[in-house]
Amino acid sequence: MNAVDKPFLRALAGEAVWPPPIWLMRQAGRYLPEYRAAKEKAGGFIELCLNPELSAEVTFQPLRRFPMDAAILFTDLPMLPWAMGQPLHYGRGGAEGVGPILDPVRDAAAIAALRPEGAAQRAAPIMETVARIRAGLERDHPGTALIGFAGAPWTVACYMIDGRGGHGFPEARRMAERDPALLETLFASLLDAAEAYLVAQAEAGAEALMLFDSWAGLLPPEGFERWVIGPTAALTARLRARLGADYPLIGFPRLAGPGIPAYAAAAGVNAVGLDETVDLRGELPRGVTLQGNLDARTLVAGGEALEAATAGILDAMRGRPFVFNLGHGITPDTPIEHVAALVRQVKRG
Ligand SMILES: Cc1c2[nH]c(c1CCC(=O)O)Cc1[nH]c(c(CCC(=O)O)c1C)Cc1[nH]c(c(CCC(=O)O)c1C)Cc1[nH]c(c(C)c1CCC(=O)O)C2
Repeated sequence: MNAVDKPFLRALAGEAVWPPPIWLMRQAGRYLPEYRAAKEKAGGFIELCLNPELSAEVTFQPLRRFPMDAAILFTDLPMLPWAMGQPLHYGRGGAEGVGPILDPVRDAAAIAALRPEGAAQRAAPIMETVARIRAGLERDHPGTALIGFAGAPWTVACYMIDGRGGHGFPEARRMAERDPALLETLFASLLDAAEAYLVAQAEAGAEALMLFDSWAGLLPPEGFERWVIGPTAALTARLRARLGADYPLIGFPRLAGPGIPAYAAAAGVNAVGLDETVDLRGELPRGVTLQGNLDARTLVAGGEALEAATAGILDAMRGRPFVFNLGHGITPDTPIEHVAALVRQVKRG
């Protein structure tokens, strides 16, 4: 299929494609037995992320079960700080459910020791994964588009500064309040690295890029402008300068509620991902494609609750440029049959 004919890319370009294209955040992951087997074969989670053959395999796994309109590069958000030289590991021996743990970066010396200029090179295995996925899609799933991704600057900074999630990132928020000049130096490094990392993904074959700002909702309004909208706009401007003005970019300012209209207007993205707390029956930004926002818990529940919630989203979005997705990632307890039922319903429109 000609790239411009892929339904997902048409929707990102502003067309009200119907039925809407669908993919699901974390569509590759622990709810699939074949994912768990591949991770075991790789010998751990970081090992999986750095193994192009197995990362590509894991990306294809959900596509063999469900007719998704997009695949997302299989890697993890802290691989960018890792590529900048920050040591990373995953809990005790890669134990399940333990998130990423980084050696915290909290002072000028630690920030100066980062190596943004080497990030794309150190991430070369990830670029090989991108190329393998794209080749496999063209061969076996020609209507499916490939999304590359990185964390948005604020969310990556949260992990870099606190060193781990799960506690509301008190150190990152403290730095934003008490030492914004120091945080600016970290953002400068991060912008250089993220630009190189994302441009390399696009050059390796990614057809759209998504910026995950999972912790955008932690900031007060001025902080949201300064640390979420500002740096995202700077990054998207750099990406457009390198990749062309029309290159599709998706932003996901999770739990940003009242900040979403300003984000949609100023962040420089074609599409905005909405989390499950956004009411689609309310006032929504115009001029961008929307993506979301089924509650991942409703997908676990299944049955009539899932059917009703899905119908509600379809009714609210009919006639608009829209991509069906969850409001956050699929959880490991999700029954595979519920995912199949959801995709069937969305494909009926
Ligand atoms: C904040 C964040 C991270 N990673 C990511 C984000 C942004 C989106 C979000 O808010 O969820 C993004 C991400 N992480 C992963 C992907 C792969 C692609 C896909 O969505 O299918 C993507 C796009 C794989 C992963 N990333 C992780 C797993 C689970 C690892 C395992 O197999 O044990 C996967 C498949 C680990 C991870 N990685 C991260 C956490 C907090 C955790 C632990 C929670 C968990 O275990 O689910 C950081």
